[in-house]
Formats: sequence, C-alpha cells, structure tokens
Amino acid sequence: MSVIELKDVSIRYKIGDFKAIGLKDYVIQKIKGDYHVQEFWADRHITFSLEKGDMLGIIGTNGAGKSTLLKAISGIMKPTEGCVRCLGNIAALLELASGFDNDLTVRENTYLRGAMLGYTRGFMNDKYDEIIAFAELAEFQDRPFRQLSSGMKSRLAFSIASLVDPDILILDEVLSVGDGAFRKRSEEKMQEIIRGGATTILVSHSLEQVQNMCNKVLWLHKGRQVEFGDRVDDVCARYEAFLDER
Ligand SMILES: Nc1ncnc2c1ncn2[C@@H]1O[C@H](COP(=O)(O)OP(=O)(O)OP(=O)(O)O)[C@@H](O)[C@H]1O
Repeated sequence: MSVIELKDVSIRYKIGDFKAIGLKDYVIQKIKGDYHVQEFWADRHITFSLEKGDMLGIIGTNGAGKSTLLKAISGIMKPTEGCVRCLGNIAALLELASGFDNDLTVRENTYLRGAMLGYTRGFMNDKYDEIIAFAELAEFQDRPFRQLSSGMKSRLAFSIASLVDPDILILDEVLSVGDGAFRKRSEEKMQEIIRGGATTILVSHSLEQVQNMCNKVLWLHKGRQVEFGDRVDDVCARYEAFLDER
C-alpha cells in the first residue's frame, strides 16, 4: 500500500484578494469598483504515489511549484482540487527559521519544535542530547536562538526533524544550507532514515544530490508534471538537456 498518494492535485493561489491586500484596501477598492482577484495555479494535475522507503527528489526551475506541492503534502495547505493521502507521522522542514522563537534559548526551541511535531516531553528528554550533538550546538544550548547563524539554525531544524524517527520526512532545499561537513553527515543521516523504512521527499536544485540519494524523481515545470518515475538518471539527463536549451 502506498505511503503517499497524490491524485490529480491542483493548487491555486489568489493574488490581490482581501487577505493579501488587507481589509482597508479591500473596502476602498470595493467602493471604487476596482476590486479584482487574480487566480494563479501553482500546481496542476499532479499524480504520483510513493511506497515505504522511497526517496523522491523533486526538480524543476524557479517557480515550478515544488515548495507549494510540499506544503500540500505536509498538510500546511489544502489542495484546491484533487487529494493527498499520507500514512504516518510527517516531519516537514520547509521554511527552516519558521516555528523557532528568537527570544527563547536553543534548548527551549528544541523542546518547542518537538512539541510542534507532536512529541512528548519524556520523548524529547530522551532524544535531546542526541539532537544537540548531531547539530553540534552543545556550547549554544542556553544561548538565545537569535545568536545562531542561519546554517546553525538549519542544522538544529534538520537534527530535530530527523532524529525523532518520522515515517515521512519532507525537506525543502535544507541540505544545501549547512557547510560541507554537515551536508555529508545529514545525507548519511537521511540514508539511515530511509533504510529504517521512512519515506522521504527532497526538493533540490542539485541534480547530483538527487541522483546520489533518490530512487524516484518528479520533474515539475510551471506547475505541470513533466515526468515522474524511477529512472532517475534518465529524467535528470533530460532535465539537464532542457536547462541547456533554455
Ligand atoms: N503565497 C503566494 N501567493 C501567490 N503566488 C504564490 C504564492 N507562493 C508562491 N506563489 C507562486 O507560485 C509559483 C510556484 O511557487 P513555488 O514556491 O511553489 O515554486 P518553487 O518551484 O518551489 O520555486 P523555487 O525553486 O524558486 O523555490 C510561483 O510562480 C510563485 O510566484
């Protein structure tokens, strides 16, 4: 049985609606009669499924709809059409800095993120040292989160998400932010998670990373599904040829 299944998923953004422009401008525009909402389909008719242990790489140029699709898979957004079905607990690393509080310490933020992922305090007590050691942040444990560099913040986010044994791990470009040594360790960690049976989705602009790590690939372009399949090298080669032609 598939762990993740997307059936004909389409996601629409509304540009300039009252939520985007604010109530005041909405009222003014409405009175003047020039209130217009534009629709933009960021993803259109996306259909694929993943089995337990699959590692999917999503590729595509800027604005292809990759991050939007991850939001729908992780439950942050509801698809406008179609359906997404996921089995098991999901750890999603989408906007790395989000969900952390700059005024709390690294330790407090670690517990906070754990709670947001649905883990108990006891579980986090057991995992805490491991999380901090993996992120190499032992000296920063009791410092305010704002003192961390952006690379350190993403190390902590990755470390929490990966060490709590998710059934589904969703990563948006996260591995490209750490330095070389951390990137290598995080790739190894992800391989370990996959060997443990988790299903992983990774958005990456590095074809080398997708070829090295993924057993399936989804190529999106302007919201459309160009290719999906397990012939990762072939799809990446066609995508590369497409990039060269542009
Ligand atoms: N909140 C939003 N409101 C309106 N349009 C949006 C919104 N978020 C994204 N978009 C648009 O949806 C399209 C897809 O964006 P998305 O971030 O999913 O692309 P992406 O493939 O992840 O791009 P990148 O590789 O640049 O990160 C883009 O054209 C973007 O401008």
